[in-house]
Amino acid sequence: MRKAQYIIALDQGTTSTRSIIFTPTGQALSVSRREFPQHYPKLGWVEHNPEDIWNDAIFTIKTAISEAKLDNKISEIAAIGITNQRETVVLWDKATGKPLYNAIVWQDRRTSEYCQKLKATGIEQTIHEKTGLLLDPYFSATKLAWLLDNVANARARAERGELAFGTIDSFLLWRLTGGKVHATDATNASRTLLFNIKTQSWDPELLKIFNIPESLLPEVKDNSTLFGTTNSELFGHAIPIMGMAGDQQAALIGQACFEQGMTKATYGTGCFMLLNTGDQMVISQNRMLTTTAYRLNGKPTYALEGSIFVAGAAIKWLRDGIGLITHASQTNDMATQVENNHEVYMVPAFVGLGAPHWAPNAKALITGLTFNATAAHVARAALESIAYQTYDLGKAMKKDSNSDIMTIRVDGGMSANDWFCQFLADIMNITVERPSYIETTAMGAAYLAGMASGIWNDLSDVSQHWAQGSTFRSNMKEDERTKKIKGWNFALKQALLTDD
Ligand SMILES: Nc1ncnc2c1ncn2[C@@H]1O[C@H](COP(=O)(O)OP(=O)(O)O)[C@@H](O)[C@H]1O
Ligand SMILES: O=P(O)(O)OC[C@H](O)CO
Repeated sequence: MRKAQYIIALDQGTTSTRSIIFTPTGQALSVSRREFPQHYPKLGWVEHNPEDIWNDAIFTIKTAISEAKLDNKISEIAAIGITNQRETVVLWDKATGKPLYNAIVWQDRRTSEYCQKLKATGIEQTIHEKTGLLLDPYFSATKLAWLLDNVANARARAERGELAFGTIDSFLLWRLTGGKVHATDATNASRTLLFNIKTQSWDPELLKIFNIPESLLPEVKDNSTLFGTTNSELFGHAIPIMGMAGDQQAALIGQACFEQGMTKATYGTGCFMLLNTGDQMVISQNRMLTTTAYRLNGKPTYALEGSIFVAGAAIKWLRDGIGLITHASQTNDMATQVENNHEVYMVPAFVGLGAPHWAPNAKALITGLTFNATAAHVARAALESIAYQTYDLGKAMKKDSNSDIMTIRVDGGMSANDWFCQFLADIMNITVERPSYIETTAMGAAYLAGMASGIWNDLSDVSQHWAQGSTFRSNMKEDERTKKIKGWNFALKQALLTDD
């Protein structure tokens, strides 16, 4: 029998789920991807059906196994690594494994009034110091509180110990292990507002603030360790689950940003920029987040994070919302076609604005329209807006970390857009590095599982697999950059006025 050598990375994102099988040299053997429905039951509400997520996880894993021709060689799969959209909340019945309600997605704003009320009590500073986060509906705690207070009998049942709470990683782990393991990892726990990132444990004071019964919570584990074993009926053979991390932290790992100061930005549905701060827990003075980057052998490494809620989603809106394009990649040529932005700016506050503004009720807008504006200008404005938002994050992080960001490693669907990458380098006046393989989130999950199962030794071993693809260097004159940023700030100010 051949040695177990392959790793399955299960990447459960906001709009799609993919499974990728990796070889010990970090090559992808097969990929299976499925998009799933988004539900918007009310203005500002965003939900997923957890059964869709579960079915797609199983479907993509099985398809990836088949395409890699491993159906009869399941024992050659050494481990599964899970990575996931963070903060999204599932509450389920421990006896049946059935969710009580749809998953409330990280983009959902239904608890913004609750957050405002809590802010008025003056508690935000305490929360910020313990969790590194801010009081915003983005994070899990207020969503979980909403479920407990709005789903019939949920609170009483939670208090009787009948229910389990988890982010998507936990829910998938519970299902994959046949209801045997209720656990999460330190990075996902760090996004709940209930986890103290200094002590690396659930915090009783935070549980009290948000009125969350402790019995609901999963055990918090390191990122690279044995989480459990799949129910053998699922894939015909039990496979150990040996890695787990939130998708943005997994991308940091997949990008091999292991040294202090190394920075990555992932452009998927949103954009999340993380700067590795090593063992320093830098508490931001500029509305950035502090988060656990990874925890290995009990030792946490921290990161500063800037979270932009809408990046690729703005391009998806051009396609699905207003039918301006039929493929996301068209925006590349459209932006190239026009000489400049004609003063057209988009502020993509479709679900409010995240860092550094934290304006949950702000609305998106397009400014500067004249009869000279064309579809290409609007497409270009959408791409530009993501670069300006990244510029704002970079400025804040520079102040917090007291260091210059000279290079950013990019990944995610939108990083395939060359025009965007060049504009990002120009506006930020930095070097943008795109790896040859941009599925770094899945790669990160594979590394975590592979380190625990002995395929790779440690971080320096996995960093050998990072390979440079394209490099984009700044090529814009300072006065042009200044003028564009001024135009962006003007548009941004108008969007912030809508945050009522
Ligand atoms: N060539 C492109 N140019 C601009 N945006 C793109 C391009 N290709 C994909 N996208 C955008 O990237 C997003 C998909 O990226 P992905 O990393 O798969 O997202 P997620 O993991 O959040 O589901 C979509 O929102 C899509 O609009
Ligand atoms: O699914 P993505 O790639 O848009 O990532 C979502 C983030 O984890 C939300 O914090």
